Amino acid sequence: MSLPDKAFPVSWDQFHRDARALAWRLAGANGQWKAIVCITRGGLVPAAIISRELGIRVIETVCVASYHDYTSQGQLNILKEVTPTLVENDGEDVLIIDDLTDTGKTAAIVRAMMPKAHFATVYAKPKGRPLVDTFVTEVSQDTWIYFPWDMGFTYQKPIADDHVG
Ligand SMILES: O=P(O)(O)OC[C@H]1O[C@H](OP(=O)(O)OP(=O)(O)O)[C@H](O)[C@@H]1O
Ligand code: HPA
Ligand SMILES: [Mg+2]
Repeated sequence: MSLPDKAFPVSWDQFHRDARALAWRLAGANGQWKAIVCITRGGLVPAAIISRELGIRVIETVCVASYHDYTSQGQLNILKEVTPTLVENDGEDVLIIDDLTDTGKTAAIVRAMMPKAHFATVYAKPKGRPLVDTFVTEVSQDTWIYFPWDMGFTYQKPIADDHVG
C-alpha cells in the first residue's frame, strides 16, 4: 500500500457545502435531467444532496468497485449495470454523479455506457478532470481525499512534537 503524500480531509459539513456548490453549478448548466445515475458507493451521498436541490426524484445506480485495499486500485468490477431505459439514447438527459474522479478510469467506463450523459463529481484530480463535465474542487494527483464516511475521531499529536528546528 502506498499512501499519497498529501491529505485532504473533508468533514460532513464541508462535503454538504461542496455538494450543494455542485448543485448550484449544475442548476446553471441548463440541463433538464430526467434521472440521476449515481456511481456507488461514493456517489450515493452527493446524489442525495443534488437530487434534493435540483428536484430530481428518479435515482439509479451503477455499481462499480475498484479500490480494493485502501489506496491501491485493482481491476474495475461492474457489479450492476444501469437500467436499460436510461442507456437508451446514449444516456441523453441523464446526470451521472460520483464523489470524485481520480485516475478517470471509473468515469471512462461509466461514460462509455452513456456517452451523452452529463458527468459531475464533487472533487477532481488532474488525470480524471478531462472526463468530467462539472466539478467543484480540484486537488493534486498526489493528494488522498478522506471522506467523512470513512473517518472517525482520533487523537492528533501537537504540531511541535514532530517539528524539528
Ligand atoms: O477515477 P478513479 O481512479 O477510477 O477513482 C475514482 C473512483 O474510486 C472511488 O470509488 P471505489 O471504486 O473506491 O468504490 P467506492 O465508491 O465504493 O468507495 C471513488 O468513489 C470513485 O468512484
Ligand atoms: O483520493 C481518494 N479518496 C477516497 N477514495 C478514492 N478513490 C480514488 N481516489 C480516492
Ligand atoms: Mg466510487
